[in-house]
Amino acid sequence: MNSDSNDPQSTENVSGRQPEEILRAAGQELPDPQLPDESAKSEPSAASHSAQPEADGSRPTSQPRAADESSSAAPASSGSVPLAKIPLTKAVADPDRPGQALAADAPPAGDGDASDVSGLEPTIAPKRFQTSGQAKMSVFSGRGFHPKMVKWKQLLAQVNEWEDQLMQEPDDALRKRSLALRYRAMAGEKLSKLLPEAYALVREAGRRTLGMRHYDVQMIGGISLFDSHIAEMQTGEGKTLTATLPLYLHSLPGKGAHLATVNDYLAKRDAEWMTPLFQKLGVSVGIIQTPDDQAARRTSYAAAVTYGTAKEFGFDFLRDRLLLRAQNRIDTEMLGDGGGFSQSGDKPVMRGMHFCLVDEADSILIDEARTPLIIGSLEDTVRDQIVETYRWAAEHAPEYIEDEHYIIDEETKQFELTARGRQKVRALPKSDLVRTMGLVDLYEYTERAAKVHAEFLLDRQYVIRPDDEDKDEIVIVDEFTGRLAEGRKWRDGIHQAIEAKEDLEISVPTGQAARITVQDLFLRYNHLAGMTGTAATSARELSKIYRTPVLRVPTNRPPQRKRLPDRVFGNLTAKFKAIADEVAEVHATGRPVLIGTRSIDKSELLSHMLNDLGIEHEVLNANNVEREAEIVADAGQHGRVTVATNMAGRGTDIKLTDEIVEIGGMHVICTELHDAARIDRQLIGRCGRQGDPGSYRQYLALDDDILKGGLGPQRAEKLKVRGQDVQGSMDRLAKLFRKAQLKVERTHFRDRMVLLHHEKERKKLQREIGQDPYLDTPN
Ligand SMILES: Nc1ncnc2c1ncn2[C@@H]1O[C@H](COP(=O)(O)OP(=O)(O)OP(=O)(O)O)[C@@H](O)[C@H]1O
Repeated sequence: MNSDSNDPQSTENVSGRQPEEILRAAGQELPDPQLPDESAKSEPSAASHSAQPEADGSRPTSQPRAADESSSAAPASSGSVPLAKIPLTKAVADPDRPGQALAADAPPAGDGDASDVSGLEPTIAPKRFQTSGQAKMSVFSGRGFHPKMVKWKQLLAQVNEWEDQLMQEPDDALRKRSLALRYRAMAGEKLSKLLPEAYALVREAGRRTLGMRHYDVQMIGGISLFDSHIAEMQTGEGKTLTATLPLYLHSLPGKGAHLATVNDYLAKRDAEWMTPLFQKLGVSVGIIQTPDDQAARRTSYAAAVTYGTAKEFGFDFLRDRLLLRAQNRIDTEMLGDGGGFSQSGDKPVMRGMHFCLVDEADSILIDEARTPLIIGSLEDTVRDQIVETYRWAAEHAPEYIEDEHYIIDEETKQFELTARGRQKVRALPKSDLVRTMGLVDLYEYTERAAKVHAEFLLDRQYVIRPDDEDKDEIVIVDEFTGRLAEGRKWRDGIHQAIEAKEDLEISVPTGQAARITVQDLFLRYNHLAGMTGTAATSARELSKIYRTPVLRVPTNRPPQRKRLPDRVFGNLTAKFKAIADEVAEVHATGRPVLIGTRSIDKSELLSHMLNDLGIEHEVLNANNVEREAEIVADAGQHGRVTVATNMAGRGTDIKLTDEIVEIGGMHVICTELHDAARIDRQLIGRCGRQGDPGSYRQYLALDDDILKGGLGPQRAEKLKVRGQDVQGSMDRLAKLFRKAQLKVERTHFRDRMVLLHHEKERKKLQREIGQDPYLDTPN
């Protein structure tokens, strides 16, 4: 029975590198973890990837937000006012808009640090802090008392007390302080005791090198991250800078501090952007990129702080584990606790799993949680037979008719052959190789091919691209991010069935040498924390699985984003027509418009409609990812219209000029609800960044996919039929869509919990019989 669905989480990431290649990799000197990082003693070296960021610390890609003019060591202002003295309801200073006055009683913080942190509220209280009364506190109410806030505010006040003094000190004095902190941490002093001085040092280093002094809200975010929380910070609130705080503090004991993000591009960009800050404190920075060899990886992990993707951290863990097993050291030496050398000189690349800060935590810890990372074992000997059977099944798939040859189980989404279907399989002509395949297998190949034929569409779930060797390959389009998920594959033969359907070379699964899920990977870290723009709806899940409560950090400046009422239409055509009209209307005012679609084909359909109206626009989807930075950098310009799949919702900073701010900022149009409300909010978060004005509107139609998933195919079909001929809007139905979305979210949550349970049981069983749950396939 084929059990897969086109759920992106039913995919796997497969490392292209074979175990023997990994085992062959010879080592380069690993610094003795007992010694302080060399870079702390001498002039700091550049990031291990020759990161040469611009001196003002601006982002290497799109135009950076204007950094504080005083990016030299000149103090911006005294700035350090103990929190106790800060009135709790004071106005917020606007550093970028000189015209805006500071409240009379606000401290003269020249770079905008005047946020009220009194409103910091938890989305959830950690279990261990809940009293019976608090336990009833609404998880999502956003109101209530955070048990730790008093302590955190005291810590912030202590950080602030350091500020005047540090501002007076020259650079090398700061570096000496940093080194002293490192020695104290390595001598076993508690990091929480070092926090005030460490955070004040980071803030000062940020001010001197990047022209950005961490806002108080960012400091509170940073403190909560040290306390293993997920800090929910709205898009554009400066997560990249906030991350430097816990990364620095956790790097002090010399066991490595990791920042895991979603792709190589973001890992490199953020690391390069923040490197001057770390260098100022004598902290080395390493960047892991997918093409890196073992030696380069080892160097990057040896750095005090390492930026990389969750995927690469996972593969490195698995490769190291394979290596240790080959050296028979897995039982005697826990991975990474000191590295170590084999007689052959091979050694693991990682130094251990001490602290990891997960950027875009919702995406990695929830959306990707189930994705197994797999390192393949040697090639299968029955390869030819398998390939030929995939081709045979794909060739005949269009001949199978729903309800006659197969039925679809509505609950499980499985395709099952009927008696007639099975009879057809038996009757079809077969080559010798295919005939030697067992009959049950042939049924399974056929069910899979029929499913792929019916449900997996080119340019929707996947695209075809040339790979490094110019051979066409299937690349999954991530439903959640709209980006191409390079290197990811659908599981259970679905990927190969699609390759057969598209007549491409079939990548026969190579078996499995080592495997870990993203979830398991992060649960292995001693300390875990995360940042995200949108965690509220996942708070319960994050807390339950990772024991990382969510803290909602307030914005530095009051948000000015306006939500316009939802609009509902009978069908896609009516909806897109209304969208095109709204685009034309807003476009006429000169305000930039960003339109988010759920798939490439819809972004192109909308593009045609805009062309018909003569509205010039850019299309940003997985088909033109090369121009992404350029398109996004311009998306906030006067009169600009940008049509994008989900990808515009991630890792992109859309800058507005003062002129655009004056006329109301950017307008975002959401054309369909996503399976997770989080994704919708990411798109919405492209407007109204950092207190900018902006507006957004959600469009819906009765033939939207979300209704099928949330209300069931029958009800969805009825609604679809009902809406077919309706031209006007039916806005009162909007609630129905939100309800459907909630239902879909709940189903996905349940699936993830079931998987977690099974994984736990599997690992327990394997351990009981002496197997390694990451390296051994269960019997
Ligand atoms: N303390 C600060 N002082 C001055 N500028 C800041 C400060 N913190 C952040 N910024 C600016 O805010 C902008 C957004 O920062 P960043 O990209 O890190 O935000 P983000 O929270 O990661 O957003 P997204 O979720 O959209 O990626 C950047 O241009 C950055 O320069």
